[in-house]
Amino acid sequence: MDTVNATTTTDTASSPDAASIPDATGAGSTASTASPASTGGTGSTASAADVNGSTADGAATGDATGARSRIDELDARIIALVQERRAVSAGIQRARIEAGGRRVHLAREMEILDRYRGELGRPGTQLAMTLLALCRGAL
Ligand SMILES: O=C(O)C(=O)C[C@]1(C(=O)O)C=C[C@@H](O)C=C1
Repeated sequence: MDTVNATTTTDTASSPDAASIPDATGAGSTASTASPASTGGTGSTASAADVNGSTADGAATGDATGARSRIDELDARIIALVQERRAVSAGIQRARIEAGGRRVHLAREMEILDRYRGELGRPGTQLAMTLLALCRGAL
């Protein structure tokens, strides 16, 4: 119960825990939607007991099982959306190349990076770069 300590100041990006995850949107981010109690917008009932429901070796206890099933469902949808995005992107790229243009449209990519950063903070930029690499290949 005391493992979630609001005074935790360690800023290690490599080992996010329940206390550090809301701050992961970047330095000075004012992301106001990160309240743990409000993140289950589609009916999720994840509670402190859920997110802390693991043993020292990382095995889930009963309380976390439902929330993890929900995460698995969300991940499956995210993956499907990435695949759909890649197919749409491929169509745009193909048309541009057939019209004599280039595969990459840098100005458009800047818009996408800005959007992800605006919504998700600095890690959003990394996510957008990964998405673009998946959709148009490495630069
Ligand atoms: O929007 C475009 O023009 C695209 O080609 C799509 C897309 C993307 O996946 O978002 C892919 C490559 C471009 O460099 C920019 C954006």
